[in-house]
Amino acid sequence: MATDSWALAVDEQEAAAESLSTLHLKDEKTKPDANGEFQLLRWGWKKDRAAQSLLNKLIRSNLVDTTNQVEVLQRDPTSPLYSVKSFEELRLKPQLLQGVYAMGFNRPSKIQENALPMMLAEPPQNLIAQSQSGTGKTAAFVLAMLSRVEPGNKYPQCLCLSPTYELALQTGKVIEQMGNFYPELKLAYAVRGNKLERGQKISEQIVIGTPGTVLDWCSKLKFIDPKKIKVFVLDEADVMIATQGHQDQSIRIQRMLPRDCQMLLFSATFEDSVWKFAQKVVPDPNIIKLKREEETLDTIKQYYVLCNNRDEKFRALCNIYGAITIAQAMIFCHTRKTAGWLAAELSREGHQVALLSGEMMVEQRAAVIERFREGKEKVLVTTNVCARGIDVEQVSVVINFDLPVDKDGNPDNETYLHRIGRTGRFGKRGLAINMVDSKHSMNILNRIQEHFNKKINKLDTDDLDEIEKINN
Ligand SMILES: Nc1ncnc2c1ncn2[C@@H]1O[C@H](COP(=O)(O)OP(=O)(O)OP(=O)(O)O)[C@@H](O)[C@H]1O
Repeated sequence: MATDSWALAVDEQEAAAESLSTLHLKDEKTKPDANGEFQLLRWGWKKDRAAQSLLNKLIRSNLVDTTNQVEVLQRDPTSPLYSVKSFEELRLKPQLLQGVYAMGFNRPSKIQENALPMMLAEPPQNLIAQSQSGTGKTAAFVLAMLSRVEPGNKYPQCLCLSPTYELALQTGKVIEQMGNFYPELKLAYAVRGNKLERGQKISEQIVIGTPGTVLDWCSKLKFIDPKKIKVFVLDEADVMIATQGHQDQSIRIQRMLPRDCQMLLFSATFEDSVWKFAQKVVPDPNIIKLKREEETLDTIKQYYVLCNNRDEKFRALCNIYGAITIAQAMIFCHTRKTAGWLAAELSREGHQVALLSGEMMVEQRAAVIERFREGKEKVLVTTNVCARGIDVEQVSVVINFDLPVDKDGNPDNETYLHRIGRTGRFGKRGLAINMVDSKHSMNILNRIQEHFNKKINKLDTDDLDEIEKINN
């Protein structure tokens, strides 16, 4: 292996972490300094998928519940399929059970019901698991790592790869919380900038880090003896492969591990590229999939308003607000500039407005969304890019101040559906209003109608009676 090839391939995000000091669990002096964290959050921004994933983690306090069935594909179809309805059934070590309950978990989530017995089985089995964000994957693999680790052995036994420093830190927090009743247990962060003395061996039992640095620590710097790793976790595989170099680095690390090391891979989505990668790094896997609930437009009333320019769109919006009571609304604009302008105009009209904008750091975005979720603001103005992949389920009115288009200017049907669609479970009635201000945007609207085969009715916003009717 070329000695410096991985160093060249290390992504820019890790390089930005240069200022970080050594990080260890339960060791305050070696926690990242606020400045380092700040810089890294800004860096994380550059990676849309990683940022989205982090944002969802930061704003989510509960499990996403789903009514969809778990699909299980066993490596050995003849072996019995276990599922558990309680944590007691798993025969966890008492300290671990204590940790689980201290986190407020009463029973396993849907995916955990099947994944945990598989992950904790003897002999250890490999697993590839896919389910949407918030369904309990992280908690599941942390539980598996903590079950297998022997705190008395002072060397790394569990290795977890995360796509970015911030995501590693979030997972680290879960390990810390769940392992709270293991006083001897320590965690090391293998992230660029966490510099150790050459020739040093790590005594922490769990290592979590980004692929480039973990690879360095395992091979070039030899801080970790990969042959002693018992559990290898690859988290957020879909985000991972979106970053150049990470896929190769992960595969190289996996090749250094012993044959009987348990390999676990998790992903929120499962496109072809993720599946190909998963098969390369997880031999003989069991597979668990939990489908995301489909969104539909069936319970949504859709309208469009014809205007000539931005100011007319704003007036139409004010008329709508004047005629019907809107508890909370999300308004989407095409550019940051329009979003900023609209938020200011709405504030001037006396609305409590929150603005979610592209230049904000991840944590600022999370704070804005959380305030909106709590109802502190009634209107959330945002751009498409900014709110992609973020679920704010309670919103019943969505206004497309600009219609969603892709980078080539074609209708972005997927985004349209995600903005205004509802899953079966949140199947409350909703209202969507689209602002059309040119021939071009009328054409986009027509194509969206055709795509979904659902009529979007015209609304005359100068006719108050007509507007009132839409809310019945
Ligand atoms: N069995 C459980 N009971 C109650 N809450 C749980 C349980 N498992 C996980 N949670 C909580 O639900 C939330 C989502 O769980 P978790 O982060 O493990 O999901 P995830 O699928 O890994 O999502 P993401 O990919 O976004 O991290 C977290 O706040 C977690 O503490």
